[in-house]
Parts: sequence; C-alpha cells; structure tokens
Amino acid sequence: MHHLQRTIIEELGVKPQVDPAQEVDRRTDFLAEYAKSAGAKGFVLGISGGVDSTLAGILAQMAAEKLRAQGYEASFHALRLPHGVQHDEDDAAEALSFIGPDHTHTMNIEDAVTGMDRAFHEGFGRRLADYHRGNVKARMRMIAQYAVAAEHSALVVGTDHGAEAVTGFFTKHGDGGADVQPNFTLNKRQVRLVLQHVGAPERLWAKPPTADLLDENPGQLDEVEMGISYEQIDDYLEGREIDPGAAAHLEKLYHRSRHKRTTAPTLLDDWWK
Ligand SMILES: Nc1ncnc2c1ncn2[C@@H]1O[C@H](COP(=O)(O)OP(=O)(O)OC[C@H]2O[C@@H]([n+]3cccc(C(=O)O)c3)[C@H](O)[C@@H]2O)[C@@H](O)[C@H]1O
Ligand SMILES: Nc1ncnc2c1ncn2[C@@H]1O[C@H](COP(=O)(O)OP(=O)(O)OP(=O)(O)O)[C@@H](O)[C@H]1O
Ligand SMILES: [Mg+2]
Repeated sequence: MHHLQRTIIEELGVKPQVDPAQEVDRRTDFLAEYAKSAGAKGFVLGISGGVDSTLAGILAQMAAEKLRAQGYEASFHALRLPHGVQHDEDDAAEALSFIGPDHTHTMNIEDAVTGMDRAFHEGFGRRLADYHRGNVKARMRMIAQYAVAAEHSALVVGTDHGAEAVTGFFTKHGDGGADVQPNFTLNKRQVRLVLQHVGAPERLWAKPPTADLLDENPGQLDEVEMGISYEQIDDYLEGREIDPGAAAHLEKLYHRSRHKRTTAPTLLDDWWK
C-alpha cells in the first residue's frame, strides 16, 4: 500500500473488516452519549429510502430508545423531504416501516427550491443550472432538518461515511451539514453489512445509491457521476490494490474535496498551501 492510500485510510478511520454487532452497539452508544452531553432531546434525519439514511435512521431510533430506557427524554423524528413526487417513494415508505421512528413528518421542499430558483431568475435573468439546483435541494433539506431540530431541541443526524467522504460526494452545508455522524468510518459495503445485520429487507440494504438531485435525470446512479464504482472505492479504503487509473481518479477527487472535510480556512490554517 502506498503512502497516500495509508494516509487517506487513517484520516477516514476505515477498517478492512468490521463486526456488525459491535458496530451497532458502539454507534448507538455514541449517539446516546453525545445527545446526553449536548443536552439534546433526540434526533432528526431525512429518510430518502437509500442505504445511508436507513442505517443512520435505525441507529438514531435505537439510540433514542436507549436514552429513554435510561430515564432521559428523547425521540427520533424521521422526515420525508421529497421534491415534488419522489420516483422511488415506495422505498422511502419501506425504510420508514423498517425503522419504526417515534415520529414521522413530511415537508415537501419543492416550493422552497422553486422560490430560490425564481429569486435567482429575478437577479440574474436566467434559471439555475440543473446541477446547481440539485445542490439547492440538498441545502433545503438541511434547512428543513435544522428547523425541526430547533423546534424539538434535537440534533441533526448526518449520513456521511468513508466512501462518500473520500470523494467529497455530498453537498457542502447540504447533506454534509449535520451535528453528529453515526455512519462515519464505514465504507459503503460495510454500511450495507451493518444494515443487513439489523434486519433490513434486502431491497433496502442492496439498493443502488443515488443522490437523486437532478430534475433532468432522476435517480442517476452515484457511480455514473463519480466515474468510479463503490466496489473500487471500498477496496481502496480496505487497503487493497485497485486499478491504477481508478486509484488516480479517486485520489484526484480526494484532493479536490479537501475543503469539504474541514471547517472554512482562516488565517490560522495552512493545509491549503
Ligand atoms: N478549494 C475550495 N475551498 C473552499 N471552498 C471551495 C473550494 N472549492 C469550491 N469551494 C466551494 O464549494 C462549492 C462546491 O461544493 P458543493 O456546493 O458541495 O458542490 P459540488 O461539489 O460541485 O456538488 C456536490 C456533489 O455532491 C453530489 N451529492 C450531493 C448531495 C448528495 C449526494 C448523495 O450522494 O446523495 C451527492 C452531487 O451529485 C455533486 O456531485 C463551491 O461553490 C464553493 O463555494
Ligand atoms: N428525498 C429525500 N427525503 C428525505 N431525505 C433525503 C432525500 N434525499 C436525500 N435525503 C437526505 O440526504 C442524505 C444524502 O443522500 P444520499 O443519497 O447520500 O443518502 P441515501 O439516499 O440515504 O443513501 P444512498 O447513498 O445509498 O442513496 C440522505 O441520507 C438523507 O438524509
Ligand atoms: Mg440517495
């Protein structure tokens, strides 16, 4: 394994093998202990029907139950945040029925996104590009989750993990904006493994990942946009040798997204030089 690969693996904390039962325990403990230390009364998370939010959602629900068993006031608020009509709404319904959240609310983000697009049009005389409108959707979901968290004195749960962090494949201050990250250090296949272990139906843990942000290409697969497969990313993060072209591409994505894995640079920082 070369030096950069080792550095990346250490930074993201990915292990070549995980014990799913242990991962569930330490991640639910982490959520519960963190909520106690923050004086928070639970958790909020958007449930899309995808793999990452199904895992983070079940962990948050389990942590809320753990807290209640210890005498604390805590609950999990699952949010459905469709933009108009979601093409895979049935997967989101299946995820909710598997998680069994304490509370479920729906907030459709379409009007808010369209409002921002309209304001942009008034200011610039043209519509937002579909790609940028996609990032507005991710940020509107962040705004919705923080509004609900504030109303319930709860924390916003994030869904970032090793395979997403290494590529920077998330919207800065959108889905990347959260208070606590229970999936972090897992790669994508480990997210699936832990989700399978907690009893999710195969349809959920085996689902092909999609950011689903584009009006012009609903359900576009992440791997198509990233130009690399999750299998390759996961192998790399487990310390295996992958195709040199794929490794070079991944390392380029890693360098390019450095700014997303830190707080905004100030005069005191020099990592960017
Ligand atoms: N070097 C630098 N130092 C500090 N800041 C820098 C910067 N370069 C850009 N920036 C800032 O960052 C912005 C670009 O970052 P960002 O707004 O995130 O935009 P960007 O990285 O271009 O787009 C987000 C990517 O994540 C994907 N995504 C988003 C949401 C969810 C999921 C999913 O898997 O579900 C995937 C999406 O498909 C797209 O490929 C720039 O507009 C600029 O403001
Ligand atoms: N339609 C939606 N409704 C509610 N939350 C959403 C929706 N789309 C995205 N999100 C939120 O944004 C996060 C980032 O999306 P992302 O696609 O990375 O994760 P996912 O959909 O849970 O899993 P996968 O990556 O396997 O598709 C989700 O985990 C979820 O919290
Ligand atoms: Mg998704």
